[in-house]
Parts: sequence; C-alpha cells; structure tokens
Amino acid sequence: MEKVAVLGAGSWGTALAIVLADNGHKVHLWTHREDHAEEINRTHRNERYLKGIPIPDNVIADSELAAVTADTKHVILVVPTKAMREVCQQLIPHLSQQVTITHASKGIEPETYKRVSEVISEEIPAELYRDIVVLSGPSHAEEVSLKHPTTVTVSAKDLNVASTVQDLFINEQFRVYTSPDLVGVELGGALKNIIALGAGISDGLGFGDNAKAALITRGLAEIARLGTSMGANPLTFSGLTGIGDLIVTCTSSHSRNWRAGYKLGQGADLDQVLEDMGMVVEGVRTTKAAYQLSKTQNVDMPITAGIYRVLFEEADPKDVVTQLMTRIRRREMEDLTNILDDQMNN
Ligand SMILES: NC(=O)C1=CN([C@@H]2O[C@H](COP(=O)(O)OP(=O)(O)OC[C@H]3O[C@@H](n4cnc5c(N)ncnc54)[C@H](OP(=O)(O)O)[C@@H]3O)[C@@H](O)[C@H]2O)C=CC1
Ligand SMILES: O=C(CO)COP(=O)(O)O
Repeated sequence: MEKVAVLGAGSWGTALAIVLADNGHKVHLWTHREDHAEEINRTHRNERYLKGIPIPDNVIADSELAAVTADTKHVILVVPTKAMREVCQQLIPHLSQQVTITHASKGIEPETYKRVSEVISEEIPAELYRDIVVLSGPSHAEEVSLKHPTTVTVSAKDLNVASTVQDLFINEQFRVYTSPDLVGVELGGALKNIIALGAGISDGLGFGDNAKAALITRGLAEIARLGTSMGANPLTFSGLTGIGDLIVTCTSSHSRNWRAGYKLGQGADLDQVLEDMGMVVEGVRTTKAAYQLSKTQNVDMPITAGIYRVLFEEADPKDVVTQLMTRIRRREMEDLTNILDDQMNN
C-alpha cells in the first residue's frame, strides 16, 4: 500500500481520495484552507462538495503541503485548471524525491492553448517527476463516492507509468483502462464541457431529446476535428474519454457544465450562474480556448462558436440555435466522403 498525496479537496479530489482509501492506501488530502482541513478531519465529511458522503479514516486532510507530500511517490493534482500553475509552483519546494504526477482536471488554458499536462510540465522541472499521467472519463464525483460502477482511462507518454496509476486506483467499482493517446484523452475530457454547456442551454430553452442527440453527435464531430488537428488519434474520441464523457456530461444533472448551460438557456446572467454554482464550471474558459484554437488550427467548430457567442458576446441562445440550424447544407461525414470521392476519382 502507498502513501498518496491528493491536492485539491473539492468534489473530484475528495471522491478520488475515497477510491484510493478504499484500496487501502494512506491518503493525504491537501486543501489550501486550514479550516477546511480541520472540518474534514473532525467530521469525516466534506459537506460543501460531497454532501452526506462518509470519508474513510485513512484519508487525512491537511493544509500543509510539506506534510502531505513527505515520503510519497504519487501526487494527484485535482484543482481547477485555472489554479493549476499556482498549485504546481507551491508544490516544487516539497518534491524531495521523484514522484509520479497524475492530474484529473479537464480544461485547456485560454491564450496559451495548453493542455493540463503541458501546464504541469512547464511549471515543474522534469527531474522532479517520473512522468505526468492524466486520469479522465465519464465519472461524476457524486456517483464515484457512492461506489456506483465507473470506468475511466489513464494515459501518459510512458505507458508503464500509466499502468502504475491504473494499479493504484482500480477496484471492483472503479475500472481503469490505459491508453497511449495522451493528447486525445486530455482533449476529449476538456472539450466535452463545451458541448455539455450547449446541452444544458438546449434543455433550458425547452428543446428535447432530438436536439440533445444532435448536439452530442455533431459536438463529437467537431471535438474530433480539432483533436486530430492537434495530434490526437481519432479513435480515442469514440472511447470513454470522448463519447463516454460527452454522454455523461450532456445528460446528467450532476454536471456543473450542464446545469450552468440550463440556467443560461432559461435567460440567467453568466456571472450570476457561476457565482451561484460555487464549484468550477470548466467549460467556460475552455470554450474561449477552443474558439481561439479553432481559428489558429483552421478547424470548423460551429457549435463551439455559437456557445462562445452566448457566453462572451451576449448572443441570444435562440438566435444561435437558428444560426446553427440554417447553416449552409453539408454532407454529414464530410471528411469520409472527401476520402471516398478521392478514391473514386483516382
Ligand atoms: N466533480 C467531478 O465530478 C469531476 C471533476 N473533474 C475535474 O476536476 C477538476 C476539479 O474539479 P472539482 O473537484 O469538481 O472542483 P470543485 O469546484 O468541486 O472544487 C475545487 C477545489 O479546488 C480548490 N481550489 C480552487 N482554487 C484553488 C487554488 N488556487 N489553490 C488551491 N486549491 C484551490 C477549491 O477550494 P475552495 O473550497 O477554497 O474554493 C476546491 O477545494 C476540474 O478540472 C474538473 O473538470 C473531473 C472529473 C469529474
Ligand atoms: O467531468 C465530469 C464527469 O465526467 C464532471 O463534469 P462537470 O464538471 O460538468 O460536473
């Protein structure tokens, strides 16, 4: 059994800490607030982030990074992507031996367009870690903490290191696969949040299952287009971290992205929605990043562009739906039909 440091005591950090504790590991859960650590240790609950869920005794919360990281080979980073650079910088002085860094955050940094593993590798000197692993897939913290069956994927440049993280987390309720496609796994997890905002907007406008299915399917098409242009394997998007996470986030009221979208569809103001949520809604920043990326990569992403206009240009969601539905007529599998056309003509 290992000592594992989990950095970030929100819903996902706490749920992953519980999985690790269930596997017999000694888990040190870092929160940047001393009163939060004290409350978790006293009540064995994290009521604000995971209501009513008991936290096992082998999870110890702490606000001191030195104590959390001492004698550990595994550091799990689970803070919102916005906080990732800052937390990495705080972590550096406490890394006395080479660790495996796993992150479970889902986002892309606006302006730099960096994936989370790229942000981590920019901040933490390479000699301080073995490799950077991503853990992603369809996994709402609320259900994981209830031990409902869940499947996720881990990926890293070195698949042997990803396998050690698979060993750490896997159990009868939490099945962990490995994948060699780090780029695809990270991008699928980040980009699905944009489409989940769209699915929420669609539901908030009162549309039904047809619209939702259209968003999921056409959303996947544009995620795969951008992803492959950035070096991902297109097959990854038909897996857990692609379509799997897209389905769970677009159809579940657990999803903060879906819930934020739902309120926007009903006419609420974005700042108010984010304030009321009290938890991270990663899709907002990632929409900005993906919208910028679609331009630099010259990739058509009409749904992302529409959601960008709703979030940042005060577009009326109803008008955006009309614009999407009245775009120039297309063939459905544009890339596939282009290939077939080429084959027929040669
Ligand atoms: N929730 C889920 O089901 C899943 C979430 N994820 C991903 O996990 C990541 C974290 O999400 P989640 O746990 O849900 O987020 P939450 O909003 O539930 O919690 C965020 C946590 O991060 C802390 N935090 C925020 N800023 C900082 C900072 N600068 N330094 C230190 N700690 C900070 C918050 O502290 P404070 O309380 O002080 O604000 C809080 O403990 C996201 O990228 C998300 O997409 C992935 C899969 C599932
Ligand atoms: O990524 C998630 C489930 O896989 C959680 O999604 P939300 O951040 O929208 O709640």
